[in-house]
Amino acid sequence: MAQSKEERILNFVLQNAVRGDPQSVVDTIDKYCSQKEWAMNVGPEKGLILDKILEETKPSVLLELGTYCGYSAVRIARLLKPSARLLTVEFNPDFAAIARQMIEFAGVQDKVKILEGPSETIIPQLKKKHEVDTLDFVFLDHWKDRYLPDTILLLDHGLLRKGSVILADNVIVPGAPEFIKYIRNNNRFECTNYPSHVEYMKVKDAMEKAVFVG
Ligand SMILES: O=C(CSCCNC(=O)c1cc(-c2ccc(F)cc2)cc(O)c1O)c1ccc(O)c(O)c1
Ligand SMILES: [Mg+2]
Repeated sequence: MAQSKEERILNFVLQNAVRGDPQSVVDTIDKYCSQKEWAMNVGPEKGLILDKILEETKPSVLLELGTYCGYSAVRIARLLKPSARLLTVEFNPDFAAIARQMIEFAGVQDKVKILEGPSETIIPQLKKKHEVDTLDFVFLDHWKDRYLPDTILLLDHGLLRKGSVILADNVIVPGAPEFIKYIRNNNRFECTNYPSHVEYMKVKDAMEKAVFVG
């Protein structure tokens, strides 16, 4: 069976990165995806914006929607304090299997838990099944037309508290227009736009930060 692109990315990391060193895993994925095969990781430029917002927020309980190969899960986990926990949701079982190996190789498996399944099913289970009270930080990087319905699900299930940060990737390309319209016109959120580019490309993209004011 021919290898998938995601398997090729994982194998390149297993052969070229340093086991237990999350920075080397992040750098090795970026090297492969900028030189050999493009892939939908948040990437180095938007990754620095993510890093900065994480360092400002210092979150303890985090949710990521859209694990893919685990690039942003490793990138986020490398900055978390020892007691912090990241729950990351992936719909595609093949992607989840790749991400699990990527996260273990990077040595951040104690901070990251992959939840396989559709976000609309998993979000309502977070409190009872995954012992979440409220979320300090949410990274949206899954299907762009799920950003808005899943944000509303987070609100409806009492998962946001005053100061919770939602950071959304790709608000220009592929774009999340309904999410942007809603969040910028909702006075319960304070929004900031971070212009950038699509990972590994010169095409303009942006991330949007929305802080819940309670
Ligand atoms: O791919 C998905 C959906 S989840 C990933 C969402 N993310 C994106 O789509 C995404 C896309 C782009 C991007 C794409 C083409 C461009 F020309 C430019 C940019 C960039 C990003 O940063 C992204 O995050 C999936 C799920 C379940 C499955 O079974 C399955 O086969 C596939
Ligand atoms: Mg993305």
